[in-house]
Amino acid sequence: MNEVKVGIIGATGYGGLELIRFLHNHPEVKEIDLFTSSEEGTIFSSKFGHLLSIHDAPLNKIEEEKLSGFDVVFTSTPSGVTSKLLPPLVGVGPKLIDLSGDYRLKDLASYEKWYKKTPAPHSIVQESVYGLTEWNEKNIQSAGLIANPGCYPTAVLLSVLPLIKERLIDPNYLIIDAKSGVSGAGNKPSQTTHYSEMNENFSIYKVNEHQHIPEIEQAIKMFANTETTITFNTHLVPMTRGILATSYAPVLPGVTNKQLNDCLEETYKNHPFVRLVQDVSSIGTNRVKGSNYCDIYVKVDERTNRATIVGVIDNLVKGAAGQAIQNMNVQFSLPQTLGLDVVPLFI
Ligand SMILES: NC(=O)C1=CN([C@@H]2O[C@H](COP(=O)(O)OP(=O)(O)OC[C@H]3O[C@@H](n4cnc5c(N)ncnc54)[C@H](OP(=O)(O)O)[C@@H]3O)[C@@H](O)[C@H]2O)C=CC1
Ligand SMILES: CC(=O)N[C@@H](CCC(=O)OP(=O)(O)O)C(=O)O
Repeated sequence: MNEVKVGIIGATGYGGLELIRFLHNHPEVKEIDLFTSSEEGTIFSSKFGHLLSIHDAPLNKIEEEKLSGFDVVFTSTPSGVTSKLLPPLVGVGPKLIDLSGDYRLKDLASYEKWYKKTPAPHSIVQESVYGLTEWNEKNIQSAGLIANPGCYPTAVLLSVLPLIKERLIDPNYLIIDAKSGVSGAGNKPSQTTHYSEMNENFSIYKVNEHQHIPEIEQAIKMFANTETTITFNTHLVPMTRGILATSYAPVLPGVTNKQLNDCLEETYKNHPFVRLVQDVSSIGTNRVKGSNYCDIYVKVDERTNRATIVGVIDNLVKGAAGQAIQNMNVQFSLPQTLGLDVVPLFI
C-alpha cells in the first residue's frame, strides 16, 4: 500500500520527535509533513541535527486547509491546545490522534478541575476513543479521533487492569507509586527539570493532585467495570526516559501468585508489546528504553496478602508516540507492530 500521508503538529517537542523517528521507518507511510506554532519556515534538520538528510523540509504553519488533506494528523501539543485546534478538523478527512490530555476525560468538569483549563466541546469529547490499544482495539479501528493515553496511565493500567477485571485484587485499596524520567515533562525548560537541581535528586511532585488520577479511575471503570478511588503519586528520577509504576493492592481471599501470573499471561498472550517478566532482575526501564514494550512483573507478599505489581514503559514510546502509531496501525487495519518492531536500547 505505502500510501499513508501524515501530518504532525508539535513536531519540535519530544513526543513529536519520537513520532518522526518511528514514522520514518514505517513501510506504509509515504509522506510526513511537520507543523509548528512558532517556527514556520525553519528547516527541520537545521534545528535537529540528528535528522540531517533524513528530514530536511521546512516546518509549516498550522492551517486548517492544509491539514484536511492528510490521512492522519498527530497532535503532540501541551494540554489546552487541541481542545481548540481539533474541532474544525473532526470528520473532515484525516484521522486524528491526540497525544495530549484534552480528549481523555469524558467528564468535562473533571478535566477542568484536574487540568485547570477550559475543556474541549462536549460532543467531540464523547465521540473520542481512548487509545489504550490492548484494551480498546475494536473502538480504535473505527475512531475518527483518538485520545492517546497518558504515560503513567499506560504503565499502570496495562499492569493492573487484568487483575481488577478478573477480581483477583481489591481495587478499593489500590496504591500506586510511580517514577518517571525527566523527558516526561516535555522540552520546555523549568526550575524542576534544570540539570543542577534535578541531577542527584529524587523528588515527589503533584502529591495527590496528579491529572492522571481521574484518567486511571475512568479507565478502571470503563474496562474493568469497577468504581474506585486510587492513591497515586509520582516521582521524578534523574534520568531521561522511562516510567516504573509499582502498584500495591490486597489479593482477594485464596488468590495465589500463580493465578495472578496466569491471568496476565492469558490476557496478553496475543499482544506483542506486553511482556510478562518472571525474574525481577529482568525488569527495569533500560529493558524497554526506545521501544514500544510494556513489561509487567507481579508477586504476592504472602505475609501481608498484598500483591506488588510493576509496569515499566518508555514514556515517550509506549507512553506516547509508539502507542499513537500502534493506534494508527489499528485504524488502518495494519499489523500493530508495523514501524515499531525495534529492539530496546539496553545500554
Ligand atoms: N513527554 C512525555 O513523556 C509525554 C507527553 N504526553 C503529552 O503529549 C503532549 C506533548 O508532550 P511533549 O512532546 O513532551 O511536549 P513538548 O513540550 O516537548 O512539545 C510540545 C510542542 O507543542 C508545540 N506547541 C506549543 N504550544 C502550541 C500551540 N499553542 N499550538 C500548537 N503547537 C504548540 C510546540 O512546538 P512549536 O513551538 O513548534 O509549535 C512544542 O514543541 C503533551 O500534552 C504531554 O502532556 C503524553 C504522554 C507522554
Ligand atoms: C515527569 C513529568 O513531569 N511528567 C508529566 C507527564 C505529563 C503528561 O503526560 O501529561 P498529560 O498526559 O496529562 O498531557 C507530569 O507528571 O505531568
